[in-house]
Amino acid sequence: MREIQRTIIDALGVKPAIEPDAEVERRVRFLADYLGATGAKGYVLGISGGVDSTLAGRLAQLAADRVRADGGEAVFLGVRLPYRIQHDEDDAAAALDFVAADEVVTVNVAPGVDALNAEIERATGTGLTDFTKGNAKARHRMVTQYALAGDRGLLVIGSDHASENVTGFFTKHGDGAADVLPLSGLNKRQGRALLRHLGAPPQLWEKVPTADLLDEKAGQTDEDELGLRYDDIDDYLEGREIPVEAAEKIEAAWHRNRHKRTTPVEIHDTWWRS
Ligand SMILES: Nc1ncnc2c1ncn2[C@@H]1O[C@H](COP(=O)(O)OP(=O)(O)OC[C@H]2O[C@@H]([n+]3cccc(C(=O)O)c3)[C@H](O)[C@@H]2O)[C@@H](O)[C@H]1O
Ligand SMILES: Nc1ncnc2c1ncn2[C@@H]1O[C@H](COP(=O)(O)OP(=O)(O)OP(=O)(O)O)[C@@H](O)[C@H]1O
Ligand SMILES: [Mg+2]
Repeated sequence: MREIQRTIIDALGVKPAIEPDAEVERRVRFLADYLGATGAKGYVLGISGGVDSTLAGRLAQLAADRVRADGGEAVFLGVRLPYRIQHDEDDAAAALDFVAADEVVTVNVAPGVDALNAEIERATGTGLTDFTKGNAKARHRMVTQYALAGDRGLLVIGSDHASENVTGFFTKHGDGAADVLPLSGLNKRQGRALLRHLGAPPQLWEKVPTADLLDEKAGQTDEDELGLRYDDIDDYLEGREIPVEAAEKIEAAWHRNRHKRTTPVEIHDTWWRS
């Protein structure tokens, strides 16, 4: 194995193989125990129809069910957060069905994002690029989830996992901002395996990952944008050998996006000098 590969695997805590039953139990227990330790009233998460939020949402609902069965108080709030009309709305509906959240609300992020864009255009003479507007959509989803959490005493779940974290493929302070990460240490195929184990329909656990942030390329696949295949990322994180070009791409992204895995850089920090 490459030396840096070992370092990355250890830092992200990925196992070469998992046992779905035990992994589900460990993660549900973590979410339930954390509520007990903090006194928070439950969890909130945006449900997109993608693999990650379907899995994290179902685990959160199972945790809320468990806390209530033990006599506690807990609720899971699922949030639909489309930008206008989502092109894969049928997958989002299937995900909501499967997650079976205690409560669901829909907040369209388009009015907020479009107002920001219009105001920036008025102030500077130039609107946002499609790329930066995409990150603004992710941040607007974050603002919405924290607003709902704040008034209800809930904690915000993040859907980040090892196969996204390794390349920094998330919006800083957007979908990267959360209170609790129940999928940490899992790669993409392990996440799919847990979702399948939990009884999700193939439409959900087989779904092709998309950040779906661009107006001009609705549903662009993560793999197209990254120039990497999840199979290679997942193999790499399981300690397998992958084509050198792909390994080097992963390692360059890992290094380039270090700033996303830490608190804001301070004067006494030295990690960025190497
Ligand atoms: N060296 C450095 N030290 C400290 N801060 C640094 C920095 N370099 C950039 N920054 C800051 O970070 C910002 C750039 O980061 P960011 O805004 O995240 O932007 P960026 O990393 O350029 O873009 C986010 C990427 O994540 C993808 N994404 C986003 C959301 C969801 C998903 C998904 O999988 O569903 C994927 C998205 O498609 C895009 O490729 C800069 O504007 C700057 O403020
Ligand atoms: N249209 C949306 N509605 C609600 N939440 C969303 C939407 N788009 C993104 N999100 C939130 O942002 C998170 C990050 O998106 P990401 O695409 O990485 O995950 P996903 O859509 O759940 O899974 P996948 O990576 O398989 O597409 C989601 O898990 C979800 O919580
Ligand atoms: Mg997605």
